[in-house]
Amino acid sequence: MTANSTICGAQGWWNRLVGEGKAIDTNTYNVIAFNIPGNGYDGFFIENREDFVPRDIADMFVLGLKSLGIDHIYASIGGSIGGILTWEIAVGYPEFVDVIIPIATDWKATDWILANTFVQELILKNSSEPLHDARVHAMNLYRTPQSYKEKFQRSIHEKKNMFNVESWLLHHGQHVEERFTLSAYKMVNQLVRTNDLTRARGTFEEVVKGVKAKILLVAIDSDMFFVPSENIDTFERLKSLGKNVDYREVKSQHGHDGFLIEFEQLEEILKPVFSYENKYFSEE
Ligand SMILES: N[C@@H](CCO)C(=O)O
Repeated sequence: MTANSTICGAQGWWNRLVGEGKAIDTNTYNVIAFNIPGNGYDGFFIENREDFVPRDIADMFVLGLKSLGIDHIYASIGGSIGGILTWEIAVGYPEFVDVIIPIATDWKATDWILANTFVQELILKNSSEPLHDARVHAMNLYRTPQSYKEKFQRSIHEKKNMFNVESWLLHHGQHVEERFTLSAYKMVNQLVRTNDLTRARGTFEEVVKGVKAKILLVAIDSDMFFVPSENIDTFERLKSLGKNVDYREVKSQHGHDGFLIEFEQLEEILKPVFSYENKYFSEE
């Protein structure tokens, strides 16, 4: 949600996965990542955010690639909101991509996602510290009761006279204010809330019929935001349509944020897909 296109380097989100000799080896592949327009990292903001849905962002990404002279990509990979965009690219541009790897994500906003992005909207609208407080609530969706228990053990921050879990949440609230803006946060909440691959297209089965890309679904077993059961359902529906699809589950106690933490398992899942000689999916 609040990530950006910085994949590698000092502030990189996926240093363990992308780079020379890594699972996505930059000696073999050119890796391109765009900021989501409106996320503010490049100083660009979108104020009429209600006019945008994830499909618009996917269109912009493809347009961006085409303007760089790229007419085809091997893989589209992304976690969370990034994964939403991989779905839109596969459906909107069937000839453009060979493999999509949506991680810890979904092709639609479930009622659970709608309920929580609604709470986010309320906080953003009503709080006197909207960005801070929305982030504090969102962190509870990105982690799990088990991860909190292991990390904090009901311990107390003596100086602040509060539970350490509370202090940690406040830290995340403050931290997001240093690197993200309210406008950008509202934009990404809008995109997650309006995620619907089937919008103005038909049923899921009709919509994915034309997908040519191979699909590797990756879920985090403890993800309480984009729950694995939805991805298992998607896997079964795609399988029954005869689609080239696979499903992998990362084991983690960290929940949704597992896609930014469980790099060893992600490496194992991704290595065969990006191994040059030994493609993960058998050629049809
Ligand atoms: N915690 C991460 C993941 C949300 O999908 C973020 O804020 O970007």
